Amino acid sequence: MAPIRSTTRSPAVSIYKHDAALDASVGKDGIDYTRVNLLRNTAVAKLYEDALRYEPGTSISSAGALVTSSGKKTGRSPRDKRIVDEETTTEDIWWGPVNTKLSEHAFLINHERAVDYLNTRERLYVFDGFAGWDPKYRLKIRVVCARAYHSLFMHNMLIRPTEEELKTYGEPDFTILNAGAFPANRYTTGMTSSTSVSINFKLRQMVILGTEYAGEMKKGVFTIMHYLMPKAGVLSLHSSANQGLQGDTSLFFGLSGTGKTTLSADPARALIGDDEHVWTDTGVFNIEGGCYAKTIDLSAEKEPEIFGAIRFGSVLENVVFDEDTRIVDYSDKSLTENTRCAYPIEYIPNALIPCIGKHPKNIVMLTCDAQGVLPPVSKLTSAQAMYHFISGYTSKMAGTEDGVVEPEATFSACFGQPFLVLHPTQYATMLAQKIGEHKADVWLINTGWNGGAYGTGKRIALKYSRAIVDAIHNGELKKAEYVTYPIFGLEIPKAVTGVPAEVLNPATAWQGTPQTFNATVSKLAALFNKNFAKYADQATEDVIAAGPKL
Ligand SMILES: Nc1ncnc2c1ncn2[C@@H]1O[C@H](COP(=O)(O)OP(=O)(O)O)[C@@H](O)[C@H]1O
Ligand SMILES: C=C(OP(=O)(O)O)C(=O)O
Ligand SMILES: [Ca+2]
Ligand SMILES: [Mn+2]
Repeated sequence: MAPIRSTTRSPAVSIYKHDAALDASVGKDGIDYTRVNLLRNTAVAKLYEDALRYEPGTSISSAGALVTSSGKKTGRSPRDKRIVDEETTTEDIWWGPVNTKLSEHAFLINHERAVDYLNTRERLYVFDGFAGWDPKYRLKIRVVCARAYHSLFMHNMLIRPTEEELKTYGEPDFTILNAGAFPANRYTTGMTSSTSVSINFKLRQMVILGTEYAGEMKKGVFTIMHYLMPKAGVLSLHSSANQGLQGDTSLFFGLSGTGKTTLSADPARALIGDDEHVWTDTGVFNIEGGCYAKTIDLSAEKEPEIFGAIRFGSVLENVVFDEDTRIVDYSDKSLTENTRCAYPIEYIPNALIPCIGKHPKNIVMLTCDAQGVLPPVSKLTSAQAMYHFISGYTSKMAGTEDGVVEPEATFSACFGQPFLVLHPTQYATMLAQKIGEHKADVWLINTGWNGGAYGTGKRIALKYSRAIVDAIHNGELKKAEYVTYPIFGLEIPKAVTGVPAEVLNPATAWQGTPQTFNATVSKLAALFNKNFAKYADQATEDVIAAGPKL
């Protein structure tokens, strides 16, 4: 039976209407879908109004973006992530460093806690959207939350349904209950703090408690896809993607803060997506409908596409602005270094819609080396590509995870270890097969330190990384002359247009003594070897041999 919704009418039209499309969900997951003040796929302007009215710390920036506060948590909380151990997942999941088991019962306690919290709010927001541009692999994702900010964030990040698709939406494939303002009960078995992000694949639900960092939702969707896509025979990728005028696709793998979003926003190329993709038998599709850019030190000069995407409808998180002018100070790190903006992909001028590209021609692995000893660019053999993909050497960047305050060297398998659900070699095997089949060229780009380690050297200029990417795309690097970088055995080009030659080789770029340089190279090589030892029993001889030799 359709309930009647009543509300105080504004002089315009009533904004609260009963939505027959939700009737099918009534009684399914504990959420009261029949209530008054349930706002489903609400207009952006209405979400602005609600966020401004009800959520402290919300403002409008001079550019028209919604400035929001995510509260205490301003980055992901990987240590509080859980996956429910049940019969469908127990044999498949890579339990261990990333995926911690949660019992079905403990999940239900968290779930009930979220449901009770959400049902007792004055207003409840539901956003029904899609993950995956390819209809064959598309998932229907429902987000139920108590904050207009969170609903707008996922409106931007998921693929937005048409009015028709919304009417016939039916039951979601996966539901995210975001009760982030409410803590988890620390006495619930398996909880180690009052923050909890848990996924139940059997019930197809994700529950968030004790963190309002919106990135948990988009990376939660990615985690779900990282499980379901390989099971469907296609490869999920923690990468951005763009396409040249000839239709040539490039992928940019990289952990948070290494440059996926920045380097994929390229005026000469069409943007497919900035963070999460899937490589199928027909090409590459984006999982998302939006981008989530880091805004620390953002400037219109250096990153015009991203700067221009910050306008009405965009969600700016944890930034500081001038009280009088409402102009955002992107250099201000006082709330966090992980300041962010979420915007619909079409806010980037040359976005490719639908966000689907051809098989990749170039694959870039972005590493942010805080030691300053990996070359700004090297060309990888297929064995080296596998070695570096499995190793995933890079840095965790300040603010991206709870507790990270400066670049922290890490081996993040597949350049996205926090989001892996299966063992890294499963993704790596699929990648090797696809690279072989489509003959893609693979490059390692260090967007991190040059001339010295973090503290003494400096981060390589963005203009140099862009020049390197251009040289890959215009074919210059494929024809370049190379020298072999000792110990790592990497092939470094002798010259790249727009990049000083001494910068290209870490040995000539180094500002310290040759002794400190050699010691740093050896130290890093040893770390690589130590890390790879855990995969050695599953890797082929040529891949093992592609690592550094001390
Ligand atoms: N050489 C460089 N290459 C890429 N990004 C750089 C470079 N130097 C500084 N940056 C900055 O580092 C950040 C990269 O973040 P982002 O592109 O959002 O990473 P990701 O999308 O991989 O999380 C941006 O703030 C960018 O301005
Ligand atoms: C949202 C995130 O993604 P990325 O930094 O890779 O864009 C994150 O790591 O929290
Ligand atoms: Ca920046
Ligand atoms: Mn990004």
